[in-house]
Amino acid sequence: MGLVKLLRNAEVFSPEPVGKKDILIVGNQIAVVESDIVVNVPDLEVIDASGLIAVPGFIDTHVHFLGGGGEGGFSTRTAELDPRDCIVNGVTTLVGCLGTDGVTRSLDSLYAKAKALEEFGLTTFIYTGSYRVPPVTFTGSIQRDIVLIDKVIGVGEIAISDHRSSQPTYEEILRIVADARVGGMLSGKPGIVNFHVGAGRKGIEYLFKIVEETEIPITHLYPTHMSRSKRLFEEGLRFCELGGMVDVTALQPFEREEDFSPVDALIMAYENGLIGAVTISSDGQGSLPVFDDMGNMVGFKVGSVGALLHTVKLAVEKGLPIWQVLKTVTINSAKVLKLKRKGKIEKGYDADIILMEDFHVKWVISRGKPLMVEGNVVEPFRVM
Ligand SMILES: CC(C)C[C@H](NC(=O)C[C@H](N)C(=O)O)C(=O)O
Ligand SMILES: [Zn+2]
Ligand SMILES: [Zn+2]
Repeated sequence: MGLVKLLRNAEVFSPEPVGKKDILIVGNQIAVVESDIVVNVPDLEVIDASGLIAVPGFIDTHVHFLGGGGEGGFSTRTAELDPRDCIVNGVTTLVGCLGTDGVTRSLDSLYAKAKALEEFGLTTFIYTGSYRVPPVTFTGSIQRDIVLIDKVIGVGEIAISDHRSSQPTYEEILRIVADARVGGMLSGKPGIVNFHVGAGRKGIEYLFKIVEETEIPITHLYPTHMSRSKRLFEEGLRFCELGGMVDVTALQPFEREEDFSPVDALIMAYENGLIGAVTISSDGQGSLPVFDDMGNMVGFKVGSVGALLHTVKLAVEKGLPIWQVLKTVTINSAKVLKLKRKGKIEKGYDADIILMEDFHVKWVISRGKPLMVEGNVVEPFRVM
């Protein structure tokens, strides 16, 4: 596998459309994006991308690496993530979290799984904590976790406005955000708090209060599941107008579009000129439980990282410009995570590139390494 690769004649979305270009990859970086690149080095690997579009590798900011669930008892715990599911769906960067179950799912295992996904060739980060407040931590302190553990980039998913939350007070939430901010400053990380926003009436009221009453920049507040209802998403757009960013959970490949779907949310954001402030994440391997009005779980499905590609495809089919939709899983996500070299097909960026045709992924290159070649996942270890 050569150090220098040349993708020929792809229709490039960087995610802005830049037309038919060659892409020169040197090591794990993109070196040149130009027409008709001429390069002669020994063992140059040329990949013919004619007829394919090239888009930046997808960034999924909320994935249950270990699985999650449990809201209906032990047998409803969900399975852990298979990295092949990321590759076939073009996800090359992902952030792991714990969820409702912060008892039988441990941060140690989350860290180990994040390292395993890296060994498979993906780029991973994790949130410390889980739904509960005070959050579970590695070291007993949010700041120490963020400063001392390389993969920890923030805290999440902290549940608010949900019958499964720990009913945290405003002060408890404020302290978590303050600690995440300073931990991020000390370590050059985003120091964000990924909030699980439930269906509760108070929505993201706490987040608006923090913005109004404190000096903490809005960029540390990153609420997810914001397309859970139209009302909540409209609240989310108000949050974006203040300079915030919100995350919507993708439509799972098995889900029907309900009365308000993530695609409706993307259309509403686009029409309000705010699609640059919205990301999509998959909630992959998390449980998607349904409760009766007594709060008993009556059924659940399991999220899939493939929901990102599925939702992008649906939004484009609904008429949104492809590059506007691509922003929500590339540069917008990189902005939230403060990943300076991710999310674009441009010189100096990590060579995370998907080649696809009609949203069928054909090639996946992650930090310059092919993880999928002509539709086939490259297995790093021979499974005997
Ligand atoms: C957005 C909706 C549909 C799904 C959402 N999933 C989680 O929060 C993850 C889950 N609880 C787990 O820990 O595995 C939910 O339950 O509200
Ligand atoms: Zn959640
Ligand atoms: Zn989740």
